[in-house]
Amino acid sequence: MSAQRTNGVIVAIDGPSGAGKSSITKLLAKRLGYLHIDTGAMFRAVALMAQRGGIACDDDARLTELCRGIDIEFEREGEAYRVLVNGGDVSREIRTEEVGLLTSCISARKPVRDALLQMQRKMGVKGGVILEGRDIGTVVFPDAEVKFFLTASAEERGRRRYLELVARGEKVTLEETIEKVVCRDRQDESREHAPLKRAEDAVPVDSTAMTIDEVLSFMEKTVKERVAA
Ligand SMILES: Nc1ncnc2c1ncn2[C@@H]1O[C@H](COP(=O)(O)OP(=O)(O)OP(=O)(O)O)[C@@H](O)[C@H]1O
Ligand SMILES: Nc1ccn([C@@H]2O[C@H](COP(=O)(O)O)[C@@H](O)[C@H]2O)c(=O)n1
Repeated sequence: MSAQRTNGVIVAIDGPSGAGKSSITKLLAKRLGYLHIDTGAMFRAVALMAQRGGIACDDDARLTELCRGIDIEFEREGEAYRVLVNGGDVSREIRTEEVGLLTSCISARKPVRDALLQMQRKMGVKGGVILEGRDIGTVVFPDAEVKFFLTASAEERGRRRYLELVARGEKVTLEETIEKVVCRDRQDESREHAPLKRAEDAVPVDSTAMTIDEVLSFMEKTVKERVAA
C-alpha cells in the first residue's frame, strides 16, 4: 500500500447501470468504515447544472466553464446521503430518468471527465474510500488496491430498475426499462473517453442470481483478505 494511503485502501466498484453498485457500495462502506464516493452522482450533478444553465451537452466551451466553478459535495447524516452542488441539495433532482439520459451524453465529453477526474482523485487519494462508477479501476485509480467489476444480465438489471421506478410511482413498463438499460450500457461502453470496461485486475462479480447480502459478503471477504495480505 502506497505511503499516500493514510486512511486505508482504495476500493473500486465499476459496472453497468442497475448492477447494484450504489446499494452495495453504501453497505460495504458502512461495514468497513470507509467513505462512499458515488461518481455517477457527480456526473449527474454536472448534467443537472448544464440543463439548468441551458448548456447543450456537446458545448465543450461552456461545459469547461461550468466545471471550473462547480463545487460537488457528499453529506452523510446517519442513513441519509445527500449530494450538494454549490451548497444546494440536488439529491432528488439528479435521479430523474431525464437527467440520467442527459448524463450519458455529458459524461462522454472530455472537459467534464477531466474536471471530475481531478475531483475524484483528490477525494480518494488518502484511501479509506470506496468509489463506484464506470472507470474507477481503469482511469481514476488504476492503482486501487481492490477492484470489482459488478454486473448482471441486462434483463435482471432492467427488472431491478423497473421495480425501483414503479416503487417511486413512475409509469414505466419492464420492456422499455430493459431497453433504456441496454441503451445506457451501449453509450457507456462505446464512448471515446474512459469507456465502461472491466480492468484486467478487477474481480468480476455477476450478481444475476445473487442477493445483495451474498454480493456484500463476498466483497467484504475479498477486501479483508487483500488488506491482510
Ligand atoms: N443482487 C441484487 N439482487 C436484487 N436486487 C438488487 C441487487 N443489487 C441491487 N439490487 C436493486 O437494484 C436496484 C438498482 O441498484 P443500484 O442503484 O445499486 O444499481 P447501480 O449499479 O448503482 O445503478 P446505476 O449505475 O444506474 O446507478 C436497486 O433497487 C437495488 O436495491
Ligand atoms: N465514473 C463514472 C460514473 C458515471 N458515469 C456516467 O454517469 C451516468 C450515471 O451514472 P449512475 O451510476 O448514477 O447511473 C452513467 O450512465 C455514465 O454515463 C461515468 O461516465 N463515469
